[in-house]
Amino acid sequence: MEKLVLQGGTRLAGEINISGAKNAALPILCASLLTAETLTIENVPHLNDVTTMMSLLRQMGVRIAGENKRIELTAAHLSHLVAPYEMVKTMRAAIMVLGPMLARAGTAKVSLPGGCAIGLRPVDQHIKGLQAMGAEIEIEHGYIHAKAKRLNGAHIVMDIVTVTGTENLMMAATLADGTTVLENAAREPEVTDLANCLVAMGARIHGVGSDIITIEGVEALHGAAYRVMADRIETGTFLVAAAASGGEIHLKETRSDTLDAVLDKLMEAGAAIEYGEDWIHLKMNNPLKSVDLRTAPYPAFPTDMQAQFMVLNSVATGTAIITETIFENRFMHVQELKRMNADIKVEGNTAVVSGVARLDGAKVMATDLRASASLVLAGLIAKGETIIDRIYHLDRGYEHIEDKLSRLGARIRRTS
Ligand SMILES: CC(=O)N[C@H]1[C@@H](OP(=O)(O)OP(=O)(O)OC[C@H]2O[C@@H](n3ccc(=O)[nH]c3=O)[C@H](O)[C@@H]2O)O[C@H](CO)[C@@H](O)[C@@H]1O
Ligand SMILES: C=C(OP(=O)(O)O)C(=O)O
Repeated sequence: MEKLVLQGGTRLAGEINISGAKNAALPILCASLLTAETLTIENVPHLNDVTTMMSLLRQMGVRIAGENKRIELTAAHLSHLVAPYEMVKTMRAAIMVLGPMLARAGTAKVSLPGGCAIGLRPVDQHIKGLQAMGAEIEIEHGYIHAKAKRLNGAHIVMDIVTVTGTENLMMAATLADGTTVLENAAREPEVTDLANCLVAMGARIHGVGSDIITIEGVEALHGAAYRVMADRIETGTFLVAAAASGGEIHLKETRSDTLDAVLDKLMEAGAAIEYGEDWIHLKMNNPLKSVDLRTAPYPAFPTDMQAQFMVLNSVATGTAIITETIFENRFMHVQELKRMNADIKVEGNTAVVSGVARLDGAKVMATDLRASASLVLAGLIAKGETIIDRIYHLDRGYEHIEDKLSRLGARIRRTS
């Protein structure tokens, strides 16, 4: 199994490009199921999740061509309308084929995702929404079996804010008979990116970026070309890496307007930040100060940045309180960070992080995607060598992470 080996203590400095967003690329790939024409997607990141999604779509009959970061998907004839357990278990985002498949083909069989390291993550809101649109759904042998002649528009009030739930229902509603209103919808920028792609394909969507999204169903969608937005979580991860190492970093091909809560916290921690339309520059002039934070749906602080800020707080002056409100088990990195000398106490969904003078390198194990990122950041600033095991989690969501970090001066290499 591959591992990452880091020698800590380098101040990160330099310039890198940010990749396309995993969490926007995945639903946009699924949107290809909604039309018989070709959907061309640009700025697609090279990630294991993207490869898994493409294999799944190919298996359903989608023809995929293209190279580098530009992919053409044509779902002229859908053949095998099944998302098998083997694929859903490695990538929960596979649940997002359900809505489009059902809307376009009238039938779908998708494995129920199991619980995962960060929490139970049920999909009841996806199912409830599709049922409200007239789908007949049965759960049998771990699979969701869904059927509908044509979905109907419906007024759906979601019990909780769910990102992929909103995306699944929004995609399904584009081809429904009548108007669908999604209340308590997720406002994450990736939902907006998907909506913009769907609009380019001929969908009629209003209220994008608000918590009430209205979709007027149309008979058919058409092909389009769409560029995936920059990854705000990758952006945030590199900014925290630079800040925690006392460095200076210039990020290109990214957007600051999707990261307000994260940038505010970095400035509170002592970073000087400047930004333009497609770049962000961070310089650490001051000593690192600890920052309290509470994760919540967008535009509040993202849960996908919580683990990285845990590392920043581990070596900052003061004590920080971190509250995780989205996932019930997203402190798996704490145990590993403690092995590196971090002083963290967890009670329920709150972690109290007292800054220490330095982290020590150690052998640690990655448990999920952002926990893995936090261990990389910890290894970069720790004294001595850190070896991170189970890094396949990292490859789900960070494109060429060791190359990018090396370009910034980090001493990092992959071994098997
Ligand atoms: C591929 C993708 O975009 N993944 C992101 C997406 O995940 P994902 O869309 O899976 O996360 P959700 O927004 O759905 O989850 C939010 C909360 O709602 C709960 N829930 C969700 C659906 C449902 O039907 N019932 C239910 O109870 C979940 O267990 C969780 O506690 O948003 C998360 C929250 O910003 C991010 O951490 C993930 O990176
Ligand atoms: C939790 C994440 O992803 P996923 O929803 O794909 O598991 C993430 O990107 O941090």
